Amino acid sequence: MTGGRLSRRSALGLIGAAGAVGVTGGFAAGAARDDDAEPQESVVPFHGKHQSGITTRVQQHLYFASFDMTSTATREDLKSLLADWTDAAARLTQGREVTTEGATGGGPYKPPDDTGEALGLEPNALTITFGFGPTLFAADRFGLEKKRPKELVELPSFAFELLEDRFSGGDLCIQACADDPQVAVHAIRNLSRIAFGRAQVRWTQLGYGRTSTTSKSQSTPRNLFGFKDGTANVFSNDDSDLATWVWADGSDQPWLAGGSFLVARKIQMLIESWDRVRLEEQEAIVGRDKGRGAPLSGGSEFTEPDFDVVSTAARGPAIPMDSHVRLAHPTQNGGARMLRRGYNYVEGNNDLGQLNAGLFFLAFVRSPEQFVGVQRSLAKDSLNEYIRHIGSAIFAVPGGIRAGESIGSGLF
Ligand SMILES: C=CC1=C(C)c2cc3[nH]c(cc4nc(cc5[nH]c(cc1n2)c(C)c5CCC(=O)O)C(CCC(=O)O)=C4C)c(C)c3C=C
Ligand SMILES: [Fe+2]
Repeated sequence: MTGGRLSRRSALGLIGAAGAVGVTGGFAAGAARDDDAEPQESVVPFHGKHQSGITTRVQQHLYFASFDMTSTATREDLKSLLADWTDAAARLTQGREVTTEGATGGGPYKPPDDTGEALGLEPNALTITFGFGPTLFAADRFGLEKKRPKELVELPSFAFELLEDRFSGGDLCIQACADDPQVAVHAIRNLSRIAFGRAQVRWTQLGYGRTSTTSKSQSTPRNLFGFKDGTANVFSNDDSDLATWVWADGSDQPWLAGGSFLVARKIQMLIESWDRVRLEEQEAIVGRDKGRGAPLSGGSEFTEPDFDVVSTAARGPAIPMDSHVRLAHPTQNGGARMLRRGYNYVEGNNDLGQLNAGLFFLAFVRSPEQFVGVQRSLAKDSLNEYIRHIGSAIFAVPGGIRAGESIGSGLF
């Protein structure tokens, strides 16, 4: 990361961007077949038709922040904050410091503009994705009532959830993903500083390991229950699926065209209970084989599950009626799919020595109904004995940003 200009290796990444990548949030550097082998200096274009960080190859780390506007903030404050965030995010994602003066160029007599912990680090495929929560559009706040997408309302209650305010809601969100956690943390830290006096952090979430993939050329990672997660995702190369299930068309609110809705759920996983479950039962709960990730109806990882196959050993359906994969599958949910982009988290231990750990579930959907329908189906999921939803938020994610524009400029 540099003050005014890119390092040599980063610049090479950008040349790759111009030559090999369009404007839809692809990766700039190299043409590696296995996305996991992408070089760390890769730069993801910030400007484009869609915001980056959605179909972008899923980076290894996440730092997510939800913000509330301060009680005294005005419409002008919101507008200027979004403009300042846009400028800063455009710089940070390209491997630059947050301003030209940066961490050391502003002289000895004022605090540095940039906090400095990413100095010397490559861009690490940093993406910064912005979203707006329902409360931002409330009457008597910023005059945005008429700009609220009809579907941007708080999520309904679901069976078994034990939501806590301290992990839920927010006027605004920023998702920072990168292949180095320090780069993602640096981005959120500096964007939070810029917000001072206008918005404050409500809650944050650090995710240390991806639990999804947006392309089959990227290996499928594992969640903390040890299962491959992200096998049946909406993939970045399927424009038809993306148009149907991820991108908003702007017919409701033009500023949302090319955007999406982001559902965030903090899901605690009861690791110690799960670890005492027999392998056969773990697989029956998920509906897939633990080693290869293949559906219990047979085949390999990417074979479509066949819910009609009967198992003599199980004396019933090979993929049990209350298994996670059966209940989450599009055939059980009016065809609904979602682009999942979640991360594992581990936050120490509780008083009993049990892990505070789980899945920070993130899904991008064209309509929140896609998530709501699937989550309602999951009321019968046998996985519920081993998980608890403890945080929840929904955000409208505006479409991509053109050079010279600010995020959410269509709101004003
Ligand atoms: C409401 C949406 C979902 C929540 C919440 C959710 C939580 C959750 N999931 C796992 C583990 C796995 N999920 C898998 C597949 C899968 N999950 C959802 C949705 C939610 N999961 C969908 C739509 C799918 C795909 C279904 C399909 O089309 O086949 C899998 C299998 C591998 C895969 O396809 O990704 C696993 C494993 C956990 C542990 C969890 C909560 C902590
Ligand atoms: Fe799932």
